[in-house]
Amino acid sequence: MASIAVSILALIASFLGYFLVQLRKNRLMIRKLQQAGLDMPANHSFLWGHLQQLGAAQKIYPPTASHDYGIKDLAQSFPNGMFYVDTWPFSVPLLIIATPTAANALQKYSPALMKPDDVNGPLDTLCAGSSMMTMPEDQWKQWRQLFNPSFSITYLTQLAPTVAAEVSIFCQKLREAAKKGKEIKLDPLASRLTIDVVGRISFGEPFGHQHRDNPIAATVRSQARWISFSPIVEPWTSLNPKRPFMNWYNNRLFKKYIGEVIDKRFAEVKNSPSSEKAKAKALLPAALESYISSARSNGQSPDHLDPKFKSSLISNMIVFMVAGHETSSTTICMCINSLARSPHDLSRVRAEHDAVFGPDTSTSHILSIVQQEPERLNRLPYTLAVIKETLRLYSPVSGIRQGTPDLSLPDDSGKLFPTSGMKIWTVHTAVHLNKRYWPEPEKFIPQRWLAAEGDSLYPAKGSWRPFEHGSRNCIGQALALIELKLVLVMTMREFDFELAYAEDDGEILGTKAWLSGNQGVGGTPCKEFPVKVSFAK
Ligand code: HEM
Repeated sequence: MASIAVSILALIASFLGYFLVQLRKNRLMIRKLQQAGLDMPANHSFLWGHLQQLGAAQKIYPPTASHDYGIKDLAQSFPNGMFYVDTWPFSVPLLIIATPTAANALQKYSPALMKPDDVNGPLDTLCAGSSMMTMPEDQWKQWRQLFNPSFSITYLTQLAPTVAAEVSIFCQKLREAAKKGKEIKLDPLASRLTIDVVGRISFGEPFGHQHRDNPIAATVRSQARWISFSPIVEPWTSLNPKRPFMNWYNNRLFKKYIGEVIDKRFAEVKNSPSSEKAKAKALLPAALESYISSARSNGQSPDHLDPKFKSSLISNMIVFMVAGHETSSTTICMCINSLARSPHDLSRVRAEHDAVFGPDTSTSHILSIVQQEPERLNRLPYTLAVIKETLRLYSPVSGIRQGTPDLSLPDDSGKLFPTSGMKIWTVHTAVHLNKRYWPEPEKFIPQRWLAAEGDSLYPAKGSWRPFEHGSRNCIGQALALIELKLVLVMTMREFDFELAYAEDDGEILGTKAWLSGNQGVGGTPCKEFPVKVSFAK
């Protein structure tokens, strides 16, 4: 008995010792930077680091609001756009980027820079293994090259009618809601749509999640609920004894469901005529064709898939589902929010749709035009301006990288900030609302995107980065823009949307539909975006 007590005491003592050593190490690292005159919030405390300052910045917002809002406010005190915050024990200290100067400099190192281990770990759990999001540069490069053709503008333009067909199912759901006149949550509907679109481009076959639960999509959603990026921030998920079992179980489901599709597709692709192979394809057949042709060119007969290749393919199929659905459904909701709040912009968007697609607003008419001439989607400058301005104000995700001893980044004055031992966090909301770069940053002004170079509204280079820049940017951005344009073209003239938040729901940037940061991998619309849909008058 006594020996158990001694062991427990020894365990507690070593945990305490480790805690104190780490506390000292992190606090001293910050003190050194402070002595070097580098920017950070005042009154750094040895006990609390900057947690009190962060807490105070976030306190003015509703409890579930994305932390990007508090960081954006803190950034106002650092006009040169960079500062450190000490958040230990939640994380190693953070170097916050709120300026395009440093974000552009960072992007040059981006292919080699990894995400921090405590971000990569949960992402790997989510994707049942290492995916493009977490792979080191050499592996990432091979997969990215393999998938790039499936995101070419030419291929995606050909795919626009298929995307439009998925959007028409979404419109049918809205019609049913408008007939009932009841309030609905729009985000779950938009999320099912975006899952179907990304499922189609990934697997090359209909997903049907808008009609009934697709097992792959349901597993992605479940696994996203059962990952945790920090035991301190999300203790209930992190320490829940059910979590390891759910992660393991979902992993098995992924291997079964996606494995079966891969095996079926592999058999088809192996036997398909070679003329088929030159065209851009959905991601899965494209990857399988490349595998088969490289095996053949090495004189091998590709009868079976190498288990390692198959496992990486499964993880990459999952990462497309993860990265491509919530980001896009959030943006659909936020675009609808932007237009519901701005009647002037709504009428300009409607007039543009009338001019490009004619006065017939029916889904069947728009579908037939998109089938015959998908390039018309390139003639919607005002709609695109609305989408870009919405993404500026409501960026669903940011970029995070692990700093290295040889990397220092410049702020707007040219002062260099070391990154060793830090996480580098490019906070898109802070860059996008930085008043040095954006006149009236908190206002929704789509005209910024139509302004000529030299005009005060003309956006500065690198100051808009919802999809990030550089070689490790968002591979799916062209698809997201096509999808968003189609949603707006097919809904804005047929429906009116009225926000259905409660009187006492809090506001951020003048709207109750702000981004919440407590679920999923990025920001999602607060309360799943409740609206009343009616037929447009
Ligand atoms: C509005 C919608 C979207 C936004 C705002 C968005 C944003 C981003 C951002 C900021 C990154 C870079 C993350 C980082 O560097 O840490 C990224 C990467 C990525 N996105 Fe998107 N995304 C969107 C839609 C999509 C779609 C539709 C797909 C898939 C079809 C997709 C697939 C990916 C993938 C696979 C990566 C990792 C790329 C790589 O590491 O090479 N995204 N996205």
